[in-house]
Amino acid sequence: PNCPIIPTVTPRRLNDCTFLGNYPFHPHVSLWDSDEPVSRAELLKGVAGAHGLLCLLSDKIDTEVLDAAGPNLKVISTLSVGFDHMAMDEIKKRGVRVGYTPDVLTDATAELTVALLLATARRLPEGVVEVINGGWSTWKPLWLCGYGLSGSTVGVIGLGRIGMAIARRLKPFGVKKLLYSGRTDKSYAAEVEGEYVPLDTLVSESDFVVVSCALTPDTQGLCNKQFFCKMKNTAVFINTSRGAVVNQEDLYRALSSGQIACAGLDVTTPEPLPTDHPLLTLKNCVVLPHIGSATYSTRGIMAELSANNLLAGLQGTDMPSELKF
Ligand SMILES: O=C(O)C(=O)CO
Repeated sequence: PNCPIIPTVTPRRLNDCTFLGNYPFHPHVSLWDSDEPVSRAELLKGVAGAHGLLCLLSDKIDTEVLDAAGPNLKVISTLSVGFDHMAMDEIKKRGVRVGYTPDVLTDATAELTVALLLATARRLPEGVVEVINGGWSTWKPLWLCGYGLSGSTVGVIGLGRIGMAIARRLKPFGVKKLLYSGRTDKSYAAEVEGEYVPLDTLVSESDFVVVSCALTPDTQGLCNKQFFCKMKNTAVFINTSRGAVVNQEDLYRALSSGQIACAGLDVTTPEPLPTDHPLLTLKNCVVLPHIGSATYSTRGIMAELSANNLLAGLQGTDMPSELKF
């Protein structure tokens, strides 16, 4: 299943079925069988009395949902590696276990980050539009020039699983220096000759700043006016983590004033970004619709893993990927 399934004791208005598989039990399942998100009202109604909940990162799992589920709820399995959409303190207080999908989306997300970085720095979307619009008059020496990775300094904010996979992929482009910052120095950074530096140093010395950290109270709004003011005028900013790490008003000002060269975002606040958002008026801002992990195989593996996490949680056995918090 690649959509939320809510095992329940009694039939609900979602599509009811029975989960058949090689398991010693066959839970009743209420399945939201659509790529569109389940409505809040339907979720609140459908989750009542459920023992388990499989959700997406677009489903806000807060006190209201937990209260609606009630005391039966034993496990929440999210089809994501990020868990900032869930009220973790409240979930912990209620003793509910949480499954998530780390590792399996690392390669796809790192790949997309590299694609977005190159597309932004080398102005691919602008170039495509010029070809379609007839703006391509002839070969001109400085037309659509951008920035290259060769000989550059790349700064990765958050050298975790995905940050490291991004660094591994960028190094062969001829990156001269790989800086990183975050909560701790990482021994595995040696593989990419990563240098642990304070955030200010990373921001001011990098030609490419790549955000790959989790959204936490510490990182919320981290990329703000002061942050962008420290960046080089020729620097490229890339964010594939969570939109709320960035203050978008400050980013807009940095991009429109020439404080920084360009930005590529796969994540925004809100999602979707309204089509009249000022960022979408800028040629030097490339915005993607949160597709970091969107390959067919990755999404299939995420779906399988999250279903197995859910079933293990229902049975009270070890989950393939349980979030320890
Ligand atoms: O899994 C996540 O947290 C994503 O952002 C999408 O894969």
